Amino acid sequence: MVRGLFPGRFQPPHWGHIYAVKEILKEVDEVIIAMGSAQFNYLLKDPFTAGERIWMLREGLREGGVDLSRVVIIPIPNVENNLEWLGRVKSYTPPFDVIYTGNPFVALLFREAGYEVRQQPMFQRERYSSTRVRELLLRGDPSWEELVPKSVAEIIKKLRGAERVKTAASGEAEPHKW
Ligand SMILES: Nc1ncnc2c1ncn2[C@@H]1O[C@H](COP(=O)(O)OP(=O)(O)OP(=O)(O)O)[C@@H](O)[C@H]1O
Ligand SMILES: NC(=O)c1ccc[n+]([C@@H]2O[C@H](COP(=O)(O)O)[C@@H](O)[C@H]2O)c1
Repeated sequence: MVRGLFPGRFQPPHWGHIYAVKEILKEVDEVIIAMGSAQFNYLLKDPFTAGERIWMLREGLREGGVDLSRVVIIPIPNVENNLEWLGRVKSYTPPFDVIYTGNPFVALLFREAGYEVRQQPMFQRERYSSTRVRELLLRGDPSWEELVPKSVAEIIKKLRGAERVKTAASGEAEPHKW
């Protein structure tokens, strides 16, 4: 049994993520998705809760034809000390053999801890990024819907994602206000 770790915030999941998971599953038996920044929500960079992101990602993967029995999603809160975060990831996840990431900092942390690090292939990165989805939601541009699976778009609408991003941008939901 070969397991690959795939960390990310998935704020929100888009077609690039679904493509990446499908590519990773060509190389490993199971993919462990470490859902990072799990404690953040209702913020401009992190509008959705970890639970909402797990819901969206599962629906998006299912829609993309991924066998969910080969996917484990584990939410992991951030911590100030990066090496403690690494220990936290290891203790919250089943053992994994290789890590897939496009984030050079995450790659460095795991490489220095002795893990094999691979870069999953990118799917039209300029088009498919969560930052772009959030920017379009903020602008009220409906073309964000083309970047995510239909099932994810339905959930974002149900959660009033555009309103959430706009309110976060106004600063009303920032932690210092509370
Ligand atoms: N278009 C894409 N194709 C393949 N992999 C992608 C794509 N976009 C992001 N990824 C990868 O998915 C993982 C999780 O990324 P993340 O959740 O930060 O998405 P993102 O689109 O980069 O988000 P943000 O724009 O908010 O930083 C990272 O390893 C990243 O490299
Ligand atoms: N010290 C920490 O808590 C720490 C360090 C590195 C990455 N992370 C998290 O791991 C995830 C990495 O995802 P990205 O590759 O999408 O940036 C993010 O949620 C990031 O915040 C956390």
